[in-house]
Amino acid sequence: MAQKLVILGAGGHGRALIELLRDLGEPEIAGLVDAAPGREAVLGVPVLGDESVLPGLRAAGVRLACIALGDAGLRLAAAARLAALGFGFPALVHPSVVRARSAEVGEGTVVLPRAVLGAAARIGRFCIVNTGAILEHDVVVEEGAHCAPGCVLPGGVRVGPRALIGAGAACRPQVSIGAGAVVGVGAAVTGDVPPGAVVGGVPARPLPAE
Ligand SMILES: CC(=O)SCCNC(=O)CCNC(=O)[C@H](O)C(C)(C)COP(=O)(O)OP(=O)(O)OC[C@H]1O[C@@H](n2cnc3c(N)ncnc32)[C@H](O)[C@@H]1OP(=O)(O)O
Repeated sequence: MAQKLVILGAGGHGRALIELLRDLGEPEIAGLVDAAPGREAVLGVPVLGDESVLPGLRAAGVRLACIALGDAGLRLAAAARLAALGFGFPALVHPSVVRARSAEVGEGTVVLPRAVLGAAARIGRFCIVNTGAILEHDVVVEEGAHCAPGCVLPGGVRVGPRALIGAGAACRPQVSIGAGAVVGVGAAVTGDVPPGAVVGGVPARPLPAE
């Protein structure tokens, strides 16, 4: 019998994951769960309710989940709640991804169309490798981090837990991006970025705080 999977989060990332799962062909999508009221379906997939429906889904034999929340903290917290209910989290890698045989992808991580995972790249749990991102050989991405569309991480770059590499940003080889740091859209990172820092520009510099 086909495995069934529930998607938590009916927003833009949820729509991206519906498309990814349809391209993969499995597991079958049981439905979406979202706290926001008012939607019956997204791209033809039923919105089943908020998280209160999850124990019933689990009892009905839905064993798998993916967390479609862009915010890393919310994504990891939701993963812990669903793990406590007994859900498992497959790694979802789009068929168009160019993945070295030696590249590792952790549970609950999603890799969107046309991304590239180089030799010995290691992507941790509950990460997002977004459309067209290039993660070269020996790149390490830690739990909950997000590599946004079109970013370029050359050999040996390390991305700390929950960090965000913005769309189209690029890094010098071997640099480290600290935990929870944000690299802005289009940045060129030439040196290590401290934990929690927000940087942008070419070359990347700390951005003014709000
Ligand atoms: C499929 C998907 O959609 S995945 C989505 C992935 N998401 C991304 O890639 C978004 C990444 N986020 C960014 O790049 C954001 O601009 C951030 C986080 C760097 C800054 O956002 P905010 O904190 O809201 O900053 P805000 O927009 O108020 O800008 C603050 C200052 O920084 C500047 N700034 C903002 N972003 C950048 C950037 N990427 N590069 C250079 N300067 C920037 C602004 O011009 C502004 O400068 P000013 O004060 O001189 O006018």
